[in-house]
Amino acid sequence: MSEAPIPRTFTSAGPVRGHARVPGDKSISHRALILSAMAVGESRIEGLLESEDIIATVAALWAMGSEIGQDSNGNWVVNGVGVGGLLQPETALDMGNSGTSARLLMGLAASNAITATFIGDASLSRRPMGRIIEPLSRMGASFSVTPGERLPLMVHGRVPAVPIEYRLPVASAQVKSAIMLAALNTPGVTRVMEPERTRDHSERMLAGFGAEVGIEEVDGERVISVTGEAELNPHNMSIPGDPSSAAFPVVAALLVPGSEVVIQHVGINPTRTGLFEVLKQMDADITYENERDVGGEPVADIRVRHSALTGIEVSPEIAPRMIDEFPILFVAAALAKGETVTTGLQELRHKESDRLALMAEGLAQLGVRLKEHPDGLTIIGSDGEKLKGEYATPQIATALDHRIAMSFAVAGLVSAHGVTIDDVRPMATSFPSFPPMLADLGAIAAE
Ligand SMILES: O=C(O)C1=C[C@@H](OP(=O)(O)O)[C@@H](O)[C@H](O)C1
Ligand SMILES: C=C(OP(=O)(O)O)C(=O)O
Repeated sequence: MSEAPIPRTFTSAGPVRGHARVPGDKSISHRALILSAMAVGESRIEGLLESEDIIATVAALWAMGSEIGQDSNGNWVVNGVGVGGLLQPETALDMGNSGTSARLLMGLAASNAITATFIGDASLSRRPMGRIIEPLSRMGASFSVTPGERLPLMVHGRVPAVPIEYRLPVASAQVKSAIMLAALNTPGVTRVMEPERTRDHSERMLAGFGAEVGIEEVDGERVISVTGEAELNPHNMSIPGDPSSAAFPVVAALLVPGSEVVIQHVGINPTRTGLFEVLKQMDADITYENERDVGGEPVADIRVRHSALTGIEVSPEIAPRMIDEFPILFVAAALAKGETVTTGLQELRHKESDRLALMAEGLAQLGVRLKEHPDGLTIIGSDGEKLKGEYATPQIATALDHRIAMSFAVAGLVSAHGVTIDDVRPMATSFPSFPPMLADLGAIAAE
């Protein structure tokens, strides 16, 4: 990231129209790199997300012995070290802003004969790591930690690690995946019980690499078992577009009158499509076209037309399937007719920022009537009226959070005088091409 914040004002230039692609899925990109690093031999990845979070994973895997580069077509090529083959990194692993890199790579390191130091930016250094330290300690890894169980921290891997049975106390795909990755080099069978279903990309991809992964439904919860010591076969992959990134042009098209867009080649894994389901309940015109399978993940082109939305009560059960999409849902709710109520969202306070607090603060600046609760927001929509706060062009604090920045960029398209984001740099975390894509669709003027 460049040194100084880069503010920018987002104002509507017209309806959102045309066809677009969003970059590769962030969750799948991390996993494709990590599992390729655990295979001996060459894996090729097409459509990898090229963003700051993914580069943090690339750099850490490189520091632990994998060779990673790009071929002449821009595909990424990984020569892995094999399960258990991580090399001792010589310097601290800088995870930047990326919780997924930090937590998944701690899992990987936990069952290797290395000691790895993890550092991150100011946002990541505030996020809780106890949820990872606890199960990985049970597997035999040990940790040197700063008070409060935050980064920086040091993982001392254990070989052989001990298989565990672990029921997730928070619905977290990162915790689940960290344990599954530690299990790869752990003799015996490790089991993770998941009371609430979270994204299942690790399960799907591990099976594709030839690992022994079992998935059972027992008393209403999923039980995932991984048999170590696994041997992974190198593998070529194609990564679908990220539904969490598609969420922004989708909501932009719903809110700006006269819009119609098709976002092509988007992952529609049911563990990720909660936002689209909730928007449909709010009367959004969203359809999936050309549904197909890409490397074990369902994919579609998503057609969206401008729609008059209606507020609803969002079921808390759906939260894990749209956990990163609440900021942009709140923007949609701000334009809906009537009240939208969300609950069960305590986890949003532990993301790149406290997403409940920042969205409440920013939307209130735009004149949106809302209440902030410990576990959610209640928003009274404007029924399609443009947003208008006390100040002509409000300045929104984005606090190193890409999803806050992109949500308020979309809010700018439906605000009477536009919205100024204090810093657009965080968009590079997951979606570096977001402003040019909005310009290509006619939503904003080109810079
Ligand atoms: O496993 C993953 O790739 C992710 C899981 C989620 O985090 P939690 O596991 O903390 O819910 C999500 O918020 C994050 O963007 C990506
Ligand atoms: C929470 C997110 O990512 P991470 O946890 O990887 O930082 C996100 O992308 O919204």
